[in-house]
Amino acid sequence: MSTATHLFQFHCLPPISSFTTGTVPVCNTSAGGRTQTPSSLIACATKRKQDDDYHATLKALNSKGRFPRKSLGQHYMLNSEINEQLASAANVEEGDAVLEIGPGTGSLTNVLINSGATVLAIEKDPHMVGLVRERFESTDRFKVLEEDFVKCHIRSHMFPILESRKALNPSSTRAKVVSNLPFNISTDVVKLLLPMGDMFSEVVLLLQEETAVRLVESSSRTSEYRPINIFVNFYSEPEYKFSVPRTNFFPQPNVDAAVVTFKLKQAPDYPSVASTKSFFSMVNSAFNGKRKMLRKSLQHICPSNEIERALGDAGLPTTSRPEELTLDDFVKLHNLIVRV
Ligand SMILES: C[S@@+](CC[C@H](N)C(=O)[O-])C[C@H]1O[C@@H](n2cnc3c(N)ncnc32)[C@H](O)[C@@H]1O
Repeated sequence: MSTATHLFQFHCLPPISSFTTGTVPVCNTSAGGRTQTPSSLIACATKRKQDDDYHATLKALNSKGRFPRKSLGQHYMLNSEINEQLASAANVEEGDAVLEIGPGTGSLTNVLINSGATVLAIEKDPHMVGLVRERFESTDRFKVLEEDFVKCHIRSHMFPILESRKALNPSSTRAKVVSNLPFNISTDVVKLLLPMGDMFSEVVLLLQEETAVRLVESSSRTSEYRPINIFVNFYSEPEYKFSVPRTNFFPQPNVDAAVVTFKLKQAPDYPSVASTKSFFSMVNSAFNGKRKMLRKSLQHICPSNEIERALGDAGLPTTSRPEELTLDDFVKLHNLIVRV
C-alpha cells in the first residue's frame, strides 16, 4: 500500500459522530410525510438495509486508492438517507429514465436503480467511471459515459433512451435529472438543463446552500435578485426542499448544501416573448453596470424616451431599476420595446 493510500485510509476519515442529517424532513413513506427530528431519522435509517452508508462509501473510495480531487468537486455523500430523499424529491419510480451527473462511487445511482429507473450517468473522472461500471455490470438499466457534462451533447445521449421508453409506453416522453453536483459546475448545469423541458420533466440537484437560496429567489427588490432568477423562473418552477449539513460529505466541504427541485416548463408554457435570445439579452443589459435606471441601461437597444413610453405602457414607473422588475414585467417591457 502506498504512503498516500495509507494516509487517506487512516487520517482523512471524518469521525462517525460528525455525521448528521440536519433538517432533512422525512425518512420514508412509512413516516407519512411527517417532519422528523435528526435522532428519529438516524434510528429509522439504522433499521433499514443500507448499501451506501458511511463505511461502504469510504471503502469504495479506498478500493481505488485515490484522494478525492478538489478540482472535480469530489465531496462524496456518506448518508444513504439523503440519497433516498433526493430520489423521492424527483418521484423516481419504476420505468423512469434518469440522468445522473457525477455518480462517483454510485451511492445515489444505487438508490435510483433500486427504485426501478434506468440510469444514464455522465462522469468525468475515469477512475470513478471504472468503479461504477464494475459495480453495476449486472444490470442492463445502467450506462455510464466518461465525459465532461458541461461539454457533452446530452440530447444525443438521451435520445435513444427516451425513444426506447416511448416504444414501451407512448405517454412517458420525458426523463428526470437527479444529481449530487460538483459545486463548481452548478450554474453551468442549471443553464444547460432548464431550457430542456421537452426532454426532462424534473431536475433535482444537491447544490451549495448559498447557490440553492440564490436560484430559488423569486422576489424582486432583494440584492440577490439577478438575471439568473429571471432565467430560472422563465424555464421552471423552482423549489427549495431541504438543507444538507456539510458533515454528510467526505471530504467535508467548507459550506453546507441544499436540495432544490426545478419542475421544467415545456415551450407552450414559457412566457410569450418575440424572441428568447433578444429577451435574455435585454435582461442581461438591464442588470449590467451599476444597477442603473432601465431607461439608461437599455439606451443601446432603443432611445430612452421610447423606453420611458414602454415603461409607462407596461404600468411601471419611468424611473424603474432592473431589480424592481418581475419576470412578467420584463416580458411586458420586452414585447413593448421590440414593437417600437
Ligand atoms: C459531489 S461528487 C458526488 C458523487 C456521488 N454522486 C455522491 O453523491 O457521492 C461529484 C461527482 O461529479 C464528478 N464530476 C466532476 N466534474 C464533472 C463534470 N464536469 N462532468 C461530469 N462529472 C463530473 C466527480 O468526479 C464526482 O464523482
